[in-house]
Amino acid sequence: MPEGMAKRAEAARVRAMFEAAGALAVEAAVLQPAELLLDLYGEDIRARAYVTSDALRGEQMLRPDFTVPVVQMHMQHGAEPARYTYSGEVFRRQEDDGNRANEYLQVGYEIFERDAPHEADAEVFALISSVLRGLPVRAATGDIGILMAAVEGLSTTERRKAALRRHIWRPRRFRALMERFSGRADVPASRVALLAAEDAFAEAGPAIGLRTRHEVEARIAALRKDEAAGPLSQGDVELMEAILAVQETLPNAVEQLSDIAVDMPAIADAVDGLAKRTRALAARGVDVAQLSFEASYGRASMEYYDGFVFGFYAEARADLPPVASGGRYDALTRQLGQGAEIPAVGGVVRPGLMLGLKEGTL
Ligand SMILES: N[C@@H](Cc1c[nH]c[nH+]1)C(=O)O
Repeated sequence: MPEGMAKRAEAARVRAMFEAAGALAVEAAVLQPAELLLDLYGEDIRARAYVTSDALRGEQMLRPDFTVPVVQMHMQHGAEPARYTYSGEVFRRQEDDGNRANEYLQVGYEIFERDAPHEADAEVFALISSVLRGLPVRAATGDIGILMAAVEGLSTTERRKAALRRHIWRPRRFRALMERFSGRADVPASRVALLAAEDAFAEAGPAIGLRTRHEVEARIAALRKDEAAGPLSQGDVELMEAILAVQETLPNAVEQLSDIAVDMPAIADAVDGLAKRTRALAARGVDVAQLSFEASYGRASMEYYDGFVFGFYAEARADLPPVASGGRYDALTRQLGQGAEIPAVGGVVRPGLMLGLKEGTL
C-alpha cells in the first residue's frame, strides 16, 4: 500500500477507537481566519503558520491544529458537555529542521466537561495510552496551572505578575525577569538614569518615534512605580525555583509540590488537582509510579494550555516530534465563548509516526 494510504488507514483506525470511546466525528476547514484565531496559539505557532490573504475574507491560514477550530465551532453552538474526534492534516512551517514534516496527519480527541476535570484529564491520557499500547514510547507530563498559580502567589505588583505570566512560555525570558525583579540582575544604566532624571525629556531631542509624549510619560511613570515596589523576596525566588526544578515520578512530584505548597499556599488548589488527577490516572490503570512529571514540561508548546499537559515520545528517537500530545485549555473556551465557557481537555496522535514506529521505518 502506498505510504499516504497506509497513514490514512491508520488514522481511520484510531479515529474509530475515539468514536468507540464516545466521541462525535467532526471536520474543520483547511483555511481558517487568521486575524481571529492565530493569536490564540501564541508566539511559536504564530511564527510558523502559513498565512495568506483573501480579498473577501481577509487573512487566512492553513489550520495549524484542530483544537482552536473545534472549540470555536463548539462554543458557537452553546457550551454543553461534548466529546469530539477528528482526523486530517495540519500545517506548520519548519524553520530549523528540514527533516520535520510541515504537513502531517493528526487524529484528535477533545472533551468538554464541567465536572471533575481530573477525570477528564485521566480519560484523555488513558485513551491515548491505549491507542499507543505496544509502541516503544515514553510519556512526559506537566501542569501549566501550577506555574500560573505560583506566579499569582508571588508578593509583587500586578504588572510584574502579568509580565511573568506572559513569559511562562519563554523559560529564558522568565528566568531573566525573575532575576531582574529580585534585584539579582543589574538594572541597565540607561534605565537608572531615565528613572532618576528630574525631567526625562530635557535631553531627549526632538520626538521621532510613533509614541506620543503622553504615552512615553505613562510608561516612565509605570517604570518608576515598578522600581518603588522593591525587589521580590528571596523566599519567593527560592519557592519559584523549587517548583521549576520538580522533576520526579508523579507520586513523588505530588509529595514535593505539597511540601512547597505549605510555604506557598497559592499553589495548594492546583497541587490538590494534581493529586486527584494522579488517583484518577491510577484508577484507569495507568502506572503512575513510572510516569514522569516535570513542572517545567510543556512550556514551549501551545500557549492555550492552562492545566494538565502531556506528550508521548519515541523512546529511542529523541530527535522526533511527539507521537502524541495534548493538554487542558479551559481559558480558550472562554476566549471563544462570547460570554460562555466550559472546561476542556484533549490530545492528538500522529498516525504517520505511529506507523513508522510499528514498522520500524523511522
Ligand atoms: N491541538 C494540539 C493537541 C491538542 C488537542 N487537544 C488539546 N491539545 C496540537 O496540535 O498540538
